Amino acid sequence: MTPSIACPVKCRPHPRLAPQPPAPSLELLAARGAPAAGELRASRSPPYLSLSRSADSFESRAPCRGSASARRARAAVALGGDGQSAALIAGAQSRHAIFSDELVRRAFAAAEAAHRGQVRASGDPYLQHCVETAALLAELGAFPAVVAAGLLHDTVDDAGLSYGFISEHFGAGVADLVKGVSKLSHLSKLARRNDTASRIDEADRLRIIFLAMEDARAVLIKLADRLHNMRTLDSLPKNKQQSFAKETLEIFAPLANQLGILNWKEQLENLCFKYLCPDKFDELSTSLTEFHNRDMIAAATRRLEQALQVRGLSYYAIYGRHKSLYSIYSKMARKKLAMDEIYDIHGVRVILENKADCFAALEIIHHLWPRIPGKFKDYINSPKPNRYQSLHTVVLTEETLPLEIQIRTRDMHLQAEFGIAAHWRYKEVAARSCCTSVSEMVEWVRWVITWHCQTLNTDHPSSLARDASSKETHTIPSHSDACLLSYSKQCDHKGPVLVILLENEKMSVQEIPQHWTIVDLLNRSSNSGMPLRLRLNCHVVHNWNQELKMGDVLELIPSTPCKCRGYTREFHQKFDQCLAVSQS
Ligand SMILES: Nc1nc2c(ncn2[C@@H]2O[C@H](COP(=O)(O)OP(=O)(O)OP(=O)(O)O)[C@@H](O)[C@H]2O)c(=O)[nH]1
Ligand SMILES: Nc1ncnc2c1ncn2[C@@H]1O[C@H](COP(=O)(O)OP(=O)(O)OP(=O)(O)O)[C@@H](O)[C@H]1O
Repeated sequence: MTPSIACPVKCRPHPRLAPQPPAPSLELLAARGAPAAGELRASRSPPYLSLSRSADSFESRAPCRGSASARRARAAVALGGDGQSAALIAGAQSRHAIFSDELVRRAFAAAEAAHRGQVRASGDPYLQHCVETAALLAELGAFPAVVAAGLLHDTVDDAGLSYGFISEHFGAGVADLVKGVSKLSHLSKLARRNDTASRIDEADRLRIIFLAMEDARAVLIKLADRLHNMRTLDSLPKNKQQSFAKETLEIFAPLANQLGILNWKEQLENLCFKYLCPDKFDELSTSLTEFHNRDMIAAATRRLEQALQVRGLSYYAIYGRHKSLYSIYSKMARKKLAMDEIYDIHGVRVILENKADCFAALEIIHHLWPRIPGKFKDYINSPKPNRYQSLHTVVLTEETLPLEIQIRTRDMHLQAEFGIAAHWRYKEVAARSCCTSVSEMVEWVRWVITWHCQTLNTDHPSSLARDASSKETHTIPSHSDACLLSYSKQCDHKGPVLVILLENEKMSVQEIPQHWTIVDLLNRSSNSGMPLRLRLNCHVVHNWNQELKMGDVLELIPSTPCKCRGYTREFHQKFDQCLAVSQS
C-alpha cells in the first residue's frame, strides 16, 4: 500500500561537511520548497499589508531616549510589561504558541518598554514591526532565543538598550544575535547609500560576507526584518522604495534563496518587482489570471496519488507549487517568451524510491494526461553536467493548462537541493564566479538552517519535531576551530578573503588574497593620501601589519592628503611606534 503524502526519509548527509546536522526529511524539503499537496496556499499573491513608514528609516525616531528606555525595559522585564501591550502579545500568542514561552514573553516586555512611544510612519506602534519580525521567525519554527532576538532586534540601534542589558536579562546568545543583526543592518545601510546592489560583483561579495561574518540565525532575523519592511514599504517616498527594493532584490532575496527559504525569497522578489516595475507587475498580474488556476495542483496531485496507489507504486513525496510572478517575469525576459509559452506555471514533483519507479510513474502520468510534445527530458539517463538528475514532462490537464511534472529519486532530489546541482547555485552562480570554499560555506549554512528549522518547525512537524521534549537537547551546530569551512582566524581556508573598506562613508567590498595585512590593502586601494587613523571592526587599529580576515570592516579616517604614495611596512612600523609613544 502506498504511504501517505510524505513519509519521513533518512537523508544522506553531505559527504564533505563535518560536523553534520541531522538530515532534513523530504517532508521538510517539500514544506519549504513548496506546500505539500493538500496544503497549497490559497493564493500566491504576495501579502501586501498596508503598514506604512517614514522616510529614512522604518520608524519615527524618538529623541535620544536610551537611558529612559533602558530603565523602562529593566522594569518591564521585572514586571512583565504593562497592560497596553496585552492585545499585541495576545494576538501573537494566538498565532504562535512560542509567544507564550517565558523568554519570549520577557523579550516582548523589554521590546515594548524600549520602543514605547516610537511609531511607524503609518502611525502604527513600532512594536508591531518587532512582533511581525518575530512571528515570521516563529513560522519557520525558530528556537525561543531566536524569536526573542527577533523581538529585540532594533532595541540596540533604535531604542538605546545596550548589549550588556540584553546579555544580563536574556543571555549572551540572544545579545550576540541582536548585535549580529545590528552589524548586518549597518552594512545594509551603507550598501544602500553606496548603491552596492547595482554592482553585481560587490553585491555577491556582500552576501558572502553576511553569511560568513554572522551566525546564520542573525541572517535569518535580518531577512525576517527585511521581509516585514518590504511588506510595509507603501508610505516611503518613491526614491526610498526604489533603493530598498533594489537592495532587497540583489542582496536579500538571493540570500533567502541560498539559505533555502524559498517562500521568503519569492515574497521578497514579488514585492521588489511590484515597487521596481509597477506597470509590468500590474500587466503580468492581470495576464496571469488567464493562465493561473488555484486548485489545479491540488486536483492533479490527488489524481496522481490515486493512480500510483492503484498501481501499487510507493513514493516518498508528491507536492506542487505555483511559479511566482517574479519567476514568470524573469523567465519570460530571459527566454524572450510570452506568458502562454511558460509551461511550468503549475508544477508537481514526485519523489520515489528508485529509477525503475521513476519510469513507471512517468508511464502512469502519460496515461493520465496527454503529454505536450517536445517537453520530455530524461536527465536520469543523461544527467546534466552538474549531475542534476530528474525526469521532466509537461502534460495538459483537464483545465487545459500545462502542468510540469518532475520525477526523481530521493537521492537525486537531495543532489538537486543540496549538492552541486543545488537550485541556488544552478540559478544564480552559473554566470558568476564563486569559489569552491564559498560554495561549501553556503551549503554549510543552508544545512544549518534546514536542520534548525526542521528540528523546531511547528507548522510542518517532522518526525524529529513532534517530540517537544527533544527541542532543548539540540543546539545549532557551529564550525569547530579546525573546520575548513569556518572563516574564523584560526582556520586556513583556501578561498579569497572578503573585507569591507569604508572611506568617507563610501563602502566597497574588497576581495584580497589570504594573509594580506592592512598595509597591503592600503597600498592597493588608497590614492587619496595617508589616513590619520584606522578602525577595524569599530576598534582603533594600532598594528597596521595585522592580517585581515573574512568579514572585517576597515574604516579609513583620512588626514589631509599627502603626496607620498604607497604605505611601506617600515613607515608603518615607525608610525605605530610613534602612536604607541603618544598614547603611553
Ligand atoms: N536544482 C536544479 N534544478 C534544475 C536543474 N536543471 C533544471 N532544473 C529544474 O527543472 C526545470 C526545468 O528544466 P528543463 O526541463 O531543463 O527546462 P528548461 O530547458 O530550463 O526550459 P523550460 O522547458 O522552458 O522550463 C527548471 O525550471 C528547474 O526547476 C539543475 O541543474 N538543478
Ligand atoms: N515541477 C515542480 N514541482 C515542484 N516544485 C518545483 C517544480 N519546478 C520547480 N520547483 C521548485 O519551485 C521553486 C521555484 O521554482 P521556479 O519556477 O521559480 O524556478 P525554476 O524551477 O528554476 O524555473 P525556471 O528556471 O524554469 O524559471 C524551486 O524550489 C524549484 O525547485
